[in-house]
Order: sequence, then C-alpha cells, then structure tokens
Amino acid sequence: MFQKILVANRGEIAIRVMRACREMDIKTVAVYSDADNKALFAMYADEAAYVGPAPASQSYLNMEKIIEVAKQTGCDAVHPGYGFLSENSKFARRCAEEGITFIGPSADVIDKLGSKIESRKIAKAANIPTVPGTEDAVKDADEAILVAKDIGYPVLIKASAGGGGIGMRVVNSEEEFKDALETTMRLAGSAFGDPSVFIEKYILNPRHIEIQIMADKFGNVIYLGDRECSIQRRHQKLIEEAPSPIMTPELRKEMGEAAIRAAKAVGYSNAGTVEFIFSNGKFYFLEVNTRLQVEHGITELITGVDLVKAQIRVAAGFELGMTQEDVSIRGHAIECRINAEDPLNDFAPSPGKIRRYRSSGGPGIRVDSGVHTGYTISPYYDSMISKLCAYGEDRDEAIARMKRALYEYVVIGVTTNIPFHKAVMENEEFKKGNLSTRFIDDNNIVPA
Ligand SMILES: Nc1ncc2cc(-c3cccc4ccccc34)c(N3CC[C@@H](N)C3)nc2n1
Ligand SMILES: [Ca+2]
Repeated sequence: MFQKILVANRGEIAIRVMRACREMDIKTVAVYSDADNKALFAMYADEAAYVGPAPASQSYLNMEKIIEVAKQTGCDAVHPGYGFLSENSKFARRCAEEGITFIGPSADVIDKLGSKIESRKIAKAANIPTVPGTEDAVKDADEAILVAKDIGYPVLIKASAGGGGIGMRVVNSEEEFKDALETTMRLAGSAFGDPSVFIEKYILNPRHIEIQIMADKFGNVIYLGDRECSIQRRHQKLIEEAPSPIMTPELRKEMGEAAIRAAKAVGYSNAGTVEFIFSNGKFYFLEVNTRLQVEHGITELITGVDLVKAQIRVAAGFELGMTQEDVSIRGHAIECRINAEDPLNDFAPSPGKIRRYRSSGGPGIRVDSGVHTGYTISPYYDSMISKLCAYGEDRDEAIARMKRALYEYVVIGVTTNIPFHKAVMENEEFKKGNLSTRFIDDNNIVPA
C-alpha cells in the first residue's frame, strides 16, 4: 500500500482525497498556488508545497512542477481528482516514467477513451447501443451530407477530442451543414488540437444518465449504480441524483453490464463513468469519463462504497474485494452544487469574500466543501462553494431533507445559487421526476 500520496488538486476534492488517505493511514502532500496559500485544503494534508502563480496553467496544470514535488517529498502516487490533469494522458505517462503511480486508468486507456470516435467503435464492438452516425471522422462535407441525409436531421457535429458539450453543433438542415462543419472543425482544432469531428443523430431532449464503474488491475469490473445528471445549464451540472427516477432493476442491469463490457474491452482500471443519453425507453452510449466525477458522493451514499478508497486500493494493486453481487442500492441521494453565482443574473460568477459561513447538517446531510468564514472565492478557478448532498430512504425524503438543508445553509458575503436549488426542490415536474436535459429551459425556475 502507498505510504504517501500527492493530491494534485484543490478545494473540496482535495479535502475529499485527503480524508480517505487519513482514514487509511496514508500521508498526503498538498500542492497550492498563490491564490490558495491560505486555503483550507492545504491544512488537511501532512505537507504542502507551493507550485506557482494563481493561473492553473502555471500551477495545477504544471505537470513537471507537480512531479518534482512528488519526487522531492517521496510520494508513491498522485491522485489527480477531477478537472485539471485528471484526464491528461501525458501526465499519467510522465508519472509512470518517474515510477509514481497515477491513481486512475493507464495513459493508453485515457488516450483511447479521450477520442469519442475511438470510444464509439469500442462501444459498437461491445454491443452497446450507440447513436446512429458516422463510423469515423468526417473527411469531406459531401460524404458527411450523405450520412446526415441518411440518418435524418437534426444531426449533431461533435469534436472527437471534445468534452462537456464543447465542440458540439446542432445542424437542422443541409443548407447549414457546410459552414457548421467548417466552424466545428476549426473550433476543435484550436480548442483540442485535433480537428476530427463525427456526426450523430441529435436525440431531442434526452435524459443524461451515467453508470459508475470500478475496475482493478486483474480484469475485475463492477458497476455501482446509476446517476441522473439531466439538470444542467450550458453543460454545467447543477443537480444530480442517484438512482435516476426512471431506473428499474432491469434497466440498471442492462446499462451496467453494457458499461462493464466497454471497460473490459479497453482494459480499464480504477474509477470511471460511462455516460449515456436516454430517450423513449432507449439508452445510447455517449462517452467514458476516465476520472472520479464531482457527483461521486451520491453513489457513495446509496451504495455505502467509499469510491476514493477503492481507487487508492486498486491503484496500489489490490483486487476489488467485492463482486457485483455485493453491490446493493439503498435509498435515494440528491446533490446540489452550491456555487458562488447569481441565478438572477444569468448565473454569472460572483466571487468575493465569505463573511459568514455555516453549512447545513443533521440527518441524511453530507456537505463537501473547501470554504470557510473569511475565505475569498478566487476568480481563477470554478466558483463552487460546496456539494450539498441529501440522502433519504426514498426520493421524497431526499427532497424533503435537501429542502431543509437549503434553508439552513448560511453563506453571507457572496451571491449563491441556493435560491435556484430551493425553487427546483419545490417544482412540480421535478417532484414527479420528469427530467430531461431541457429541464431548466422547459420549467421557468424562479429562484426562491
Ligand atoms: N446524439 C446526441 N444527441 C443528444 C445529445 C445530448 C447531449 C447532452 C447531454 C447532456 C446535456 C445536454 C445539454 C444540452 C445539449 C445536449 C446535452 C450530448 N452530450 C452533451 C455533452 C456530452 N456529454 C454529450 N450528446 C448528445 N448526442
Ligand atoms: Ca466527458
């Protein structure tokens, strides 16, 4: 087992990883930038090292500096968290070269699944339902127009190296196609350094459902239930829940086993999430996220599995230690992302100093946060204050607890989206579980 782990991240996820390490008697090293030199997370570690100026490119994305700190402090492994270097195969390779274990899948697997075109091929070969579309990257507009005609408009042009909705363009008719293709290829080239794009039929207002997987280095893979992530705005998730309100044991088994097939096909190890869209009773493969996700906590709440400890164990070469039969789902969990943003001003970020802070608590409430009274939300990073999770025996109890927790939450000094979350918890469609990726557009949510 590792003796010391460098946590290559900041804020709530850095604290989350340090907590798991503390419980496993593993020492931790925090890395921090100028903007974080008084931040809470650094105090949860056994050691802390300065890695550079506030801009992420000069600190949390500074691979060589982070690897240098790992070596200087004698770390056996690095946990990347989410965002930053968590899906950067070059970083994973550099760690391996230095004999430092990257807590995540191998660099090759990150590369393979980082290509949506490659991922679709893997999914198809593994008998996973994929959205009708092109096999390979689009070579020229004419060929693409034929495919689009065949699958029927509207279609989506997607950047193969894209993620989180960036480099995705809806095309409603043949006339728009050519310049939509050029624009998307140009954007993909400049944003991801890879202009390859492919086409898919655009599935209108689907649900966004994902499956959590965990795999060891011996080919054992299990799925740990599902999460519904439909309530999002401009591809930023706001509210997630586990299980999905529409999940049935049969559907969960079908999606879970599909996710396992994809993982086994590429030799996956560690935590991962297989993303699907769901519409008219059918699910379709989208992509695989080769990292631990922000919303992992709601899966932990309904399965009782500590996903970060499992990541560390399998990265250290231990077997999963549990079989699919050992996984059981109990109750319902909801996560609200509490952000320093103003829902009445188009969710514009509202950084600044938190003058008074008191998070919610009590039965069924979990708060993962990196802030405190007197903390200044930095404009350099995301504006997340915390992840507020509510667990209940069933969805109604989870909603009731979330509502209570939202009314208890005290954040004075910055504007937050708490009023938005309160309004959703009281929204009739939400309470009925009638969700889709158009939920916010379709339901005029007036922040309470
Ligand atoms: N063929 C096809 N049809 C509908 C889709 C719907 C989404 C989607 C998923 C989740 C939220 C969305 C919000 C607005 C628009 C689209 C979405 C989607 N995503 C969004 C980002 C990435 N995870 C893939 N791919 C789609 N693909
Ligand atoms: Ca993704």
